Amino acid sequence: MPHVPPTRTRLVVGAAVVDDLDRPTRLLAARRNAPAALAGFWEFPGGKVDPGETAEEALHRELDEELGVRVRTGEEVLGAGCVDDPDHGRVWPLTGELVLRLWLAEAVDGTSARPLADHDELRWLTAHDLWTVPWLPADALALRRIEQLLT
Ligand SMILES: Nc1nc2c([nH]c(=O)n2[C@H]2C[C@H](O)[C@@H](COP(=O)(O)OP(=O)(O)OP(=O)(O)O)O2)c(=O)[nH]1
Repeated sequence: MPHVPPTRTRLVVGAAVVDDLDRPTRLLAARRNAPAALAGFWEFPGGKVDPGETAEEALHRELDEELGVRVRTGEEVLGAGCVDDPDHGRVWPLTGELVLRLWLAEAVDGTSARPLADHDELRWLTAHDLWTVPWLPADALALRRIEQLLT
């Protein structure tokens, strides 16, 4: 029997940036401007973890690069739709080999988010208007969990 190596996944980290970690009422959505296949879709700011980086380091780096914000992270967002990944623990499956870990986060130090890289628009969404933008399809299940957290 030929040896078939296990499929390895690539970790993407994302932030569900909210207005207030203690009482979240709005979520920050970001519209991608690249690559062409993803442009126009909305997502959680974040990106792939680089070799040698921890998930937490990658999250802070991506938020600084993409939004110019420093954040305090809250609980990891987990819920129905998460799966067990041998390398990365509980994750939200994305497409292909990509898997997502997602944390609640809040901007600190008076920093406010602006689209610096990868996005051309940001929008604060309440639970009521969460679905008014076209999200990347793979984000739907995580968004259902966040919808429950927004008051
Ligand atoms: N950041 C982010 N990526 C998502 C989400 N949902 C989703 O399917 N993805 C996909 C889109 C991309 O294929 C991939 C993340 O790649 P990325 O392009 O943001 O990563 P990156 O900034 O590190 O860029 P690069 O190294 O590939 O140039 O995960 C989401 O909510 N946030």
